[in-house]
Amino acid sequence: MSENLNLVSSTQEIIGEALNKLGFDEGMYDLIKEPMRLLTVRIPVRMDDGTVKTFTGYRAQHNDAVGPTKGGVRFHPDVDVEEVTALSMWMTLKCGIVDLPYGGGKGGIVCDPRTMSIHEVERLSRGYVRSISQIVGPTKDIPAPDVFTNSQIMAWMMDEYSQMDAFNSPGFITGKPLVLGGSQGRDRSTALGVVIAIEQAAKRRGKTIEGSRVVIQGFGNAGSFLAKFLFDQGAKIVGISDAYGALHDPEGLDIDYLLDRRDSFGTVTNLFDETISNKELFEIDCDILVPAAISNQITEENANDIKAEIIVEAANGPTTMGATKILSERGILLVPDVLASAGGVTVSYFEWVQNNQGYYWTEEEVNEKLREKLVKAFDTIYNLSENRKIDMRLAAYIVGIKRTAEAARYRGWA
Ligand SMILES: NC(=O)C1=CN([C@@H]2O[C@H](COP(=O)(O)OP(=O)(O)OC[C@H]3O[C@@H](n4cnc5c(N)ncnc54)[C@H](O)[C@@H]3O)[C@@H](O)[C@H]2O)C=CC1
Ligand SMILES: O=C(O)CCC(=O)C(=O)O
Repeated sequence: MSENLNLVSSTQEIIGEALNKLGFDEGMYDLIKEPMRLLTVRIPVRMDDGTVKTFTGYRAQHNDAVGPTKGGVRFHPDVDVEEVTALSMWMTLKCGIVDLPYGGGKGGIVCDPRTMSIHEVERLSRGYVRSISQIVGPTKDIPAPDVFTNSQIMAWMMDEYSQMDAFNSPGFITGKPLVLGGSQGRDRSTALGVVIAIEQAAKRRGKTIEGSRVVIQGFGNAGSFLAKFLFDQGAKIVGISDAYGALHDPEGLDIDYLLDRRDSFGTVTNLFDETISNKELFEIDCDILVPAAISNQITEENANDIKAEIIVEAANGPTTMGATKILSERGILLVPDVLASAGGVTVSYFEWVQNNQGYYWTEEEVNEKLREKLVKAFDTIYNLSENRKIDMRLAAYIVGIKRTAEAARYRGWA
C-alpha cells in the first residue's frame, strides 16, 4: 500500500489521537478537524504587458476559540487548498505550544513570483489583501511571511489594508520592515528558534553544535539564517540546497560566501557546476539534518537512508507519518515542525504586541523572550514524550491542541 502523503488527513489523524489522549470526545474532534473558515479568491492582476491574469488565492482560519487567527502567506506554484488547510492547522498547534493568544490561520496564492516583475508581485499582493479584507484584520486574522514572501510584500499588504481602513494599521500584518513597525529580530527568528531546538536536542544526545556536521534543505529565510548561526557556532554545514539542486562538501561549505551570493528566493546552486539532487542531499553522512524548504520530503522511501542522529524540522510538514514511525524506530531524535519552527510566529506575536503598544523592544529583549518560550516548550514536549513513551510529534500535538480544545469547550462549541 502506498503511504499517505495527504497533509490534511495525516494531520487529522494525529490531532484525533492527541484529543483522545487528552480525554476529549468525538464532538471536539469534529470541530477541530477542519478550518472554521476557508476563503477562495480570484485575483485579477494587470501584468506589465497590458494583459490581465487571474490568480487563485486562499485564506484558511482553522480555529479562533483562543483568539484571532495567525499565520503566513505563501506565494508558490504548488499552493492548493489541501496545503493551506494543513498549514492553518499546524499554526493552531504552534500557537498552543508556545502559548500565544491566537488560533491558526494560513494563506497562499498559486503563482511563481520568480517569473514575475516586482510591479506584478506588488499588484498581486495588494489584490490579495482587497480580496480577503472582510475576514482579516488586527483583531481577526493577522498574516505574515512564508515561502517566497518577504518584508517588502508585508509592507505593500499593510499599506493596502491601511488605505482601505483609512488609518495606519501596523498590527494588520507582521514580518514588516523595521521602519513600518516591524520587530527587531523577526527576520531571523524562525532560524533562531530552530537553533534553540537543535541546542536542546543535541544536549539530550550528549552533543554540541560546535563540531557537528549539519545538512540543511533550503537556503531562504529559515535555511540561510540557520546556516549562518550554526556556522558561526562552529558547526560544519556539509550540505545545503535550493529548489534546483544541492551542494555537498564534507569539509564544510563557506556559508558567508553563499550568503553574499544567494538571490532573494534563496537560490544558490546556480553558482556552481557540481551539484547533487535534493534526493541525494538527504543521504549525506551528517549528525544533524534540517529540512527547511517544503513538505513531504522525508518519506517511507528515504527514511532508512538518512544518516543523521537528530532531525529538526524547520519547514512545515517535511516528514510523513510513515517516515516519522521509521525514524522513531531507528532511534533518531526528531523535533517536529510545530515546535522547532515556532520561533517565527513567536516573534510575530511580539511584533503585534509592540504595534498595539506603540512601544518597541531591543533585539536582546526579543531574543531573550523567544528563548524563554522555546526552551520551556521543548522541555515540556520532550518530557511528555519520554514519560509516555510516544514520539515528540504526538507529544507536541497533545500540548499544542489542548488550549484550543479547552477554549472551545468553555465557549460551548463542543
Ligand atoms: N519564514 C518564516 O517565518 C517561517 C517559515 N517556515 C517554513 O520554513 C520553510 C522555508 O520557508 P522560508 O525560508 O520562509 O521560505 P523562503 O521562500 O525564504 O525559502 C524557501 C527555500 O526553499 C527552497 N525551495 C523552494 N521550493 C523547493 C523545492 N521544490 N525543493 C527544494 N527546495 C525548495 C527555495 O529555493 C529556498 O531556498 C517553509 O516550509 C516555511 O513554511 C516555518 C515557520 C516560519
Ligand atoms: O509569523 C507568523 O505569524 C506565521 C509564521 C508561519 O506562517 C509559520 O510558522 O508557518
